Amino acid sequence: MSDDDDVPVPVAIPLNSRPVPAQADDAEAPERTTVPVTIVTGFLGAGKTTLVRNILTANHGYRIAVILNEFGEDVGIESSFVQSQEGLQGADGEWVELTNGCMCCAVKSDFLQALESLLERPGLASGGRAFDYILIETSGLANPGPIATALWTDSELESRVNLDGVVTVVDAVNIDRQLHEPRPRGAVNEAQLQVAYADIVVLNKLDLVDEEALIRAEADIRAINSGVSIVRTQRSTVELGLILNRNGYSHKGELILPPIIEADDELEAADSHHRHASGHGGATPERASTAGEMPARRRSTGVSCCSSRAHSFHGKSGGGAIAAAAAAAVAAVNSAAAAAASAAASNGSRELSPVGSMGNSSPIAAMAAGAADPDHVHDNQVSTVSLRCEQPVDLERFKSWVDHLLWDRDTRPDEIYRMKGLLAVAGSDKKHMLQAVYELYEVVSGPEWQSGEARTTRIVLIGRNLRPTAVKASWAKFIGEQQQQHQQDKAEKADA
Ligand SMILES: Nc1nc2c(ncn2[C@@H]2O[C@H](COP(=O)(O)OP(=O)(O)OP(=O)(O)O)[C@@H](O)[C@H]2O)c(=O)[nH]1
Repeated sequence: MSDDDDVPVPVAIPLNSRPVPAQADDAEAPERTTVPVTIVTGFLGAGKTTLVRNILTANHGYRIAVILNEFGEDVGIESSFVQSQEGLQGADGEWVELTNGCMCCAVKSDFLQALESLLERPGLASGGRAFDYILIETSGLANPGPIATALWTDSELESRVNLDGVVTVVDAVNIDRQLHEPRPRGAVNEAQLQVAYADIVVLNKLDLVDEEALIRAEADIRAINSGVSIVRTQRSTVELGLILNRNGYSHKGELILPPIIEADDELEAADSHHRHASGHGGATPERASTAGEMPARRRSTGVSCCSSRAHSFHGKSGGGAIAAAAAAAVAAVNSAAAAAASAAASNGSRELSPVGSMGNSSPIAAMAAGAADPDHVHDNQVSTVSLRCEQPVDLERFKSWVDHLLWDRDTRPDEIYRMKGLLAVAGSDKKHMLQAVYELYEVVSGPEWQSGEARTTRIVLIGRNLRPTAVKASWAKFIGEQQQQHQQDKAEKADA
């Protein structure tokens, strides 16, 4: 790396080898033919580097590559800091420079190539590779979404790496201010994005706040990402089993299920804490909320980094039922939506037009209509909506609902960052899991339902400008149409 280089550059630092102990949950973990990648994100000063340092110095035995993404002159300081930790001396620090300092901007090109080149190196880690594990520490101002998407979906990389999870370190002292800081209109609050994408939140700096502040911080976090696991820490000291090898995005990612199952219950509790705590300043919800419908957040905006819809739509190999031919579908749907929107505009109409082929009867039309009916959600607020259904869902219809939810957005103000779900699918004894990052999603089958277990479908959506009433109306319409179809089928069967 050139010292004169004033372009901020993310760097990769290979580190020395350590003994590899067995992982406690090896029996449950999927067979590792790929190198897991954990994204460590969090706002400026939250404790990300402290966490990475803890991981590197722990006796886990992995050979870990750390990819840092810092801005400006900090890059040299940060990387030498990590490199010079006790026990890490002598690392054959070869630096991988990326031409663009912001990882979320460079993510589609240089970053993936750099990762590839790291993984091509031979070494002493499992599979003859140089590394067993990769940590990506984002900058404090990064949106982890594009990085997560790229890692999850890049089909070339898929044979070599797998996105294990997104760990967001939160500064318990400053989170209130960071989440609610007003930003220019149109910009996104990156602290909210970082919480939105988290699979686990490390709520750090316990020593500097009291219990009441922690409860308030947890309520704020859950207001954005209701199903997320939260672990309280001091100096980012956390049991590594909680943050590494989560398999959060693998086809066997059962670890995502408990948070989804618990989410509904926690929503109500979090909300009541939140309301209770709202007298303390920044965390005031703008309207009352009900269970499964988190309070609206204040308008917040900020550095909107690569949050456009420009994504590559690669399918996942190995049995994942990722929505096929998504690019074409999106293009088709978008052009239909654009045509509808432009027709509405040229008519001088403020009505939202139905999009896609489902016309007025589509759940998404209900959602678009709902969007016109103000839900009192201010622009750029990130929040969670959770949905459930006690009857099994028809898989194809469900996918169609998700297609429209994620892709028919041109006439809607919402942006869905993340969806997770546990599905009870009609005609199947297996649990199915939904994972979505931006417009990409997959539904995969998992273990069988236990006897006596309630086969309830639960979906969690995390996004910006979500209109809970509209989303719920869309869901209710989907369920209603499904039931109608079911009854029709039954009647036809009886006739036959
Ligand atoms: N009191 C206290 N200080 C902490 C704790 N965790 C981290 N710190 C300190 O907070 C400061 C920031 O920690 P870092 O780990 O560098 O935070 P970061 O998220 O990497 O920061 P950026 O790289 O600026 O985004 C450092 O001085 C840490 O020593 C904690 O639990 N309690």
